[in-house]
Amino acid sequence: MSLVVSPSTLFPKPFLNLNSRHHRPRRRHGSFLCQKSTSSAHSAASASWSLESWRHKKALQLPEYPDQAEVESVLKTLESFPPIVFAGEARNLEKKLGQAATGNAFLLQGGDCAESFKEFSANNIRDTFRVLLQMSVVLMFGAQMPIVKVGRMAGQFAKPRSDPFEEKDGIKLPSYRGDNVNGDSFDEKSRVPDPQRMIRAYLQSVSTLNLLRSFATGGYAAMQRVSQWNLDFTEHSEQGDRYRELAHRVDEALGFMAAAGLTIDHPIMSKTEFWTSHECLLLPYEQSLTREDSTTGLFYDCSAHMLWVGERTRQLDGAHVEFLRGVANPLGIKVSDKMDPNELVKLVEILNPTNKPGRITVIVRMGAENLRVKLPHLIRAIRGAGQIVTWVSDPMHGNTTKAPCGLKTRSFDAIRAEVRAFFDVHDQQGSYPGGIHLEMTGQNVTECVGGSRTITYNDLSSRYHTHCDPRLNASQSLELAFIIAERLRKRRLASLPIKGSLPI
Ligand SMILES: O=C[C@H](O)[C@H](O)COP(=O)(O)O
Ligand SMILES: C=C(OP(=O)(O)O)C(=O)O
Ligand SMILES: [Mn+2]
Repeated sequence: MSLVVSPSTLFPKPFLNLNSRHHRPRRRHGSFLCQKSTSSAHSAASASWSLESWRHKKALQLPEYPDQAEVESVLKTLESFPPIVFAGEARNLEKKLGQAATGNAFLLQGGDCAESFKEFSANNIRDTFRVLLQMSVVLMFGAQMPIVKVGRMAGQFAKPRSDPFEEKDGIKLPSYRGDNVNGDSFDEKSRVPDPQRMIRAYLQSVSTLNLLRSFATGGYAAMQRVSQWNLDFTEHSEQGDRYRELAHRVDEALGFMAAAGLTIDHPIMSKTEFWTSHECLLLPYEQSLTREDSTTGLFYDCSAHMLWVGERTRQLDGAHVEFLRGVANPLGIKVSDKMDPNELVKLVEILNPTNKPGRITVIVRMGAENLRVKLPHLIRAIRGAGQIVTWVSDPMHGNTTKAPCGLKTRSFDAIRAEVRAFFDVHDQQGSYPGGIHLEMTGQNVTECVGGSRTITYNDLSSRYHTHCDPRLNASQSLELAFIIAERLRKRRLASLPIKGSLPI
């Protein structure tokens, strides 16, 4: 018989009543108040928004804290802390994402499924950043367009779960919900939500972003160093060789550009832009970092540049959508095969009533087969409604399986198949594949099976470090980047005017 430990046994009453916090009243979101709703669909959206308005809606996937006074005190502390990002940076990202919506840029968004306190180190941050840089060079070379680099980093801590409980050897405990909520060790104490974890997550996010900014602007990311970003363990691998060859070609091109006068002194050659993102799940934390921008009067969730609403919390009348409609950051919407085209149109209307390019990125994650059937309907519905969105593929979350050993995994072939399907559908529909969203790491982990350095089911347990979902390792990430770059190159060549057909 299984030993069942229910949340009510673990967490003494009173639980956190999320509707009971009393905050000082804050000014409403200016721009959203003056919007006129274009359909009755979003009567929810026409109601006034405040920092607190989400508390009147149903919030799924939020933890129940045992000590409400402690939560209050932590949130007060977070409210007094500086914002992690600046609103102007989020606005710049929105512009770039707007370019990706029309095929003039491509989003590369990637990082851990769940950042963790245990895996927090300079080397981990550097390695993930470095493989993202490598991938962006590969993509930029193929696409010949700007690559917008956004990390699932510096704040990606909270996890929505399919099952509120986890059972092992007959013992049932509440599920792990991310390091900013509870611990992943399988014991009663670790699984109790601890509000102090939000402070630690904030500090780790700040510190991670500090290092990322230093890398991005301090010389590490300078184009001239393109050959030096190779990772040691890709040295004798097919992907390492392919990258080295490409880096050599980039080096040659840089020599040419330098001769033409574009030298290292130019900021474009010595710096790169890098943004952060995470799922906007733990609403009390997100609220505490939401600040009114003095230059625009708008509210920005300053925990990251970009936030997304997850597949499990994107209900039209839910708390997460309510919170997000009032913050001015660029937003992502995760979409599985369960999404109905009309529902997507309504959701986009609620979150982007002014139809601002770059505001909404639709992150499609449904597996190749479903995608070929469902995505055309979504694209047509969005187009029919005249909405501008950036279409992005997340080929990870529709392809999670269980290996015979019980570990969660994803097959590289299935991931590649979904990416192919995504590009095929956009080719057929005449729409733009605007980016890729990946769970990946710069570490040499064994979490996803397949790839050119084939990882088998038997290899999985040797370096399986993820706290939640299986990530592509550095070599698999690079391999996928080459596949995507080839598709982008083909699209580019196909869009070139045919020789001789130009009017003279
Ligand atoms: O990252 C996404 C979700 O949190 C994750 O896939 C949930 O995993 P689960 O199905 O094991 O709960
Ligand atoms: C939870 C996630 O994805 P989804 O909402 O698509 O399941 C995620 O990207 O971490
Ligand atoms: Mn995940």
